[in-house]
Amino acid sequence: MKLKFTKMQGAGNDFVVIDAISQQIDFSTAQWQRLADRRFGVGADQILIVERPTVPDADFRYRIFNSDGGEVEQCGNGARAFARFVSDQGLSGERSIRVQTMSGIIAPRLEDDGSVTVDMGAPVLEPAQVPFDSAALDGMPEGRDTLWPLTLQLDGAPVQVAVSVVSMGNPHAVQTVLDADTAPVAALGPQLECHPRFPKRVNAGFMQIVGRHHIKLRVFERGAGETLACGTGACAAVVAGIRRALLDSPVRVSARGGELSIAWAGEGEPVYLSGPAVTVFEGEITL
Ligand SMILES: N[C@H](CCC[C@H](N)C(=O)O)C(=O)O
Repeated sequence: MKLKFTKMQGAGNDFVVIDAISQQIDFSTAQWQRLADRRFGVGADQILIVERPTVPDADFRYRIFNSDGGEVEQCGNGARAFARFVSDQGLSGERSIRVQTMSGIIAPRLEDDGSVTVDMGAPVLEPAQVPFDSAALDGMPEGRDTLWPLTLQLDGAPVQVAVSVVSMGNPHAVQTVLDADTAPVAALGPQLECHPRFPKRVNAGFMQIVGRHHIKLRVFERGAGETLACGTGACAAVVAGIRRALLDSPVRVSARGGELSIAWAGEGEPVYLSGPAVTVFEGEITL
């Protein structure tokens, strides 16, 4: 079938965005993988699908597929691209919309400066709901957040890392590192992503504290590998840093592909993610 798509990116996290309101979409996992493939398809970290909502208090439904073809609960950078897309395509004339996702309603808003701010909802902090299996593990209490010790392999030797676990609808394991640029993301990321204590796998964040209002962050994403930016990863890292009394809201997040801004007023409160949303090109592909 011929498929119209729009290629977009937010801080270098890139997407294929598809209007599934005017196009009938029913793809297999293999077809999602091919669409996301950077040689045999268009190429993207995630595929974002725009649909009519199936719940009364939303304007649109937003579905997300990682480049490994798996459907997931949330994508923060994608939410900004989604809002830009529905506005540019004339699907909505509103600056603020309510969007149904697998993990609840989020609310993106188009800003005057061209950026997009998203109410991502409140983080989930109970380990079992992330989900993370903490049984038989003694967390290392530190400040107001527990750090969980996990033993991984680095250069053929065991190494212990301490992670905070946070869900933004999707699961995150965040560790602090002295230098994000030299952190062993390629070596530890895949081990964390598929660690047995994460029943739904996990996005692995590597956070360098630059100041109380600034971090550098790299994320090895579940189902996509390291991306140039991860919006929910930025939310999870800032939540973990604030809970550990290392950060104060708002926090500037320097990712490899660009800058994000996160604000959070504390437990039970929503996390606000702000950043760019850019259209790269439009196209058509036969799948
Ligand atoms: N890889 C993520 C989904 C995309 C998240 C990321 N691209 C973002 O901007 O939040 C997961 O499997 O939970």
